[in-house]
Amino acid sequence: MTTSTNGVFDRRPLIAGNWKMNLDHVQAITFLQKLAWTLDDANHDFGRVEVSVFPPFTDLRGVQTLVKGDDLPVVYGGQDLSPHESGAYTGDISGQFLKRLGCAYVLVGHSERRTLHAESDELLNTKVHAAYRHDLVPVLCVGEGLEIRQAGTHVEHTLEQLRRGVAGLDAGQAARLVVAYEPVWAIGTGEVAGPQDAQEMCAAIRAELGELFDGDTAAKIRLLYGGSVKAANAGSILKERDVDGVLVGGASLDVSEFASIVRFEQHLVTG
Ligand SMILES: O=C[C@H](O)COP(=O)(O)O
Repeated sequence: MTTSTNGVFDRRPLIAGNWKMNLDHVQAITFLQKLAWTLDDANHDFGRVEVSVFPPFTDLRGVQTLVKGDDLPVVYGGQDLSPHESGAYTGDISGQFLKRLGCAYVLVGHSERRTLHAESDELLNTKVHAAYRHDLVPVLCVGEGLEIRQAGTHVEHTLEQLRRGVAGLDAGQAARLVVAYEPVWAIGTGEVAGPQDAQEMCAAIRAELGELFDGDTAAKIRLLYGGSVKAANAGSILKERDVDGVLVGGASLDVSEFASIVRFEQHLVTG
């Protein structure tokens, strides 16, 4: 089964918008209302293609109130979490807090956390486990920098991040996992890994997950691509067999652009 020719997906596609440090708690409400109206007007089938946003922590209470109050079919998550439950960890946010705010997902190991906050694979593995303790689905981000890509060792580098990130999970946990492949050289740069590059890495990730767990489990795990995704390229990336969604940064801050990515099936070549 492929995603390109018959509109049937092996896994439910997930279109995720990572707002990073953009949109304050007032802007978040306006943005989300507009997004929901736009998708409603377009008769978007949320059951078919899942839509998630990752707002800053300070927006989450407002987002929760809006989503609950207006019964919006959008899900949301935190951009990071602490590996700890509570205590003297100034500035950190626990998985318990995120769960109580209605989060379904949490990003773990986004490249900006890995590089700007020196987060190691070992730390990220403890965050993955913390997410499961609070019934949050981790979106584990992996991917190589430019030098590694140019050296041709990007697959092994990314698989090593994956192995360390998922260490100690059981198959039941792994089946719910989401992995986002984000080549660092393509983030916020306008450079996009080609659909074949995204497929090559996602296929390698799925094969590795099959080795680490089992084939049935690996077949359930959703793999996203992230890095300069826009409406104009989302369709071609999402045609690839092992790409189950996209993690969108800059383009997720524009309602019509993000809604158009969510409606990527409109851009798929069928037949
Ligand atoms: O989390 C999203 C990624 O960092 C991609 O960001 P971007 O779409 O602005 O390149």
